Amino acid sequence: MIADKAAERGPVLTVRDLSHGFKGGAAVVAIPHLALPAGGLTVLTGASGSGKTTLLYLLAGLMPVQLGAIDWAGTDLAQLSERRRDRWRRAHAGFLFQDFHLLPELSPLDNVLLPVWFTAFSARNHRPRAEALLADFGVPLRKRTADLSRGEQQRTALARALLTEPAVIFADEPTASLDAAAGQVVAQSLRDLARGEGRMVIAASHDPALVALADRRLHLEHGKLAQCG
Ligand SMILES: Nc1ncnc2c1ncn2[C@@H]1O[C@H](COP(=O)(O)OP(=O)(O)OP(=O)(O)O)[C@@H](O)[C@H]1O
Repeated sequence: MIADKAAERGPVLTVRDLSHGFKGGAAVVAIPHLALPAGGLTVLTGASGSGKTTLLYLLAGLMPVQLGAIDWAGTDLAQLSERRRDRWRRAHAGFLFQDFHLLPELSPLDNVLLPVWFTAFSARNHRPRAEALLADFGVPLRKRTADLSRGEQQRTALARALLTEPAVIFADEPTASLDAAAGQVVAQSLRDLARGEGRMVIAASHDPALVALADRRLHLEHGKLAQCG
């Protein structure tokens, strides 16, 4: 696994009086207090509809905070405009989704480089790291992404998430569309990132294999934290 120092600056998360509902309805997430140290694999568990994805998206700055504070090392996402939240995400966060969010006609290498095509640094500057990450995850660089196995596709997405060396990886059901063996590889990779590289990984998951590897488990019931451990 590629070691680097960026993750050592990982933010510390403090949530206060967080409440979130949809369309004026009752709160689907209500968390008076939560504090997480930098680093480690945290898995959000809970029944379907318990609020895992909503909480994950709020923590990641993908949704605006309606009430309360989500403080990442002194930056409260609730106080940021949408533009500044976007900037915070680009600087600190990487993402992994259940259905990969890759462009099937592109090569894995181009998928990994896609997020930086339009930034100040050209894709050329990121290319060596993109190639190293894909090699590290055992993904061929230049096949059509559509022709990769699902496990290889998720590992491509993981390489993309890591390209800009984010301190935090947010993963929404990252193993749910993989078979057990491929899921285990992705789960182990996430744990390695959190332990070996000191990144913080926060994943919403039903997968017992991923839950078993967690450093911390946060169990949600009807949007409330029922258990932390
Ligand atoms: N955009 C939305 N509009 C209205 N209600 C929503 C929206 N997104 C989520 N909800 C509701 O909020 C609640 C929590 O949903 P959420 O997706 O966070 O749960 P979850 O624990 O991730 O579920 P699953 O395991 O099925 O993905 C559910 O009752 C859901 O129907």
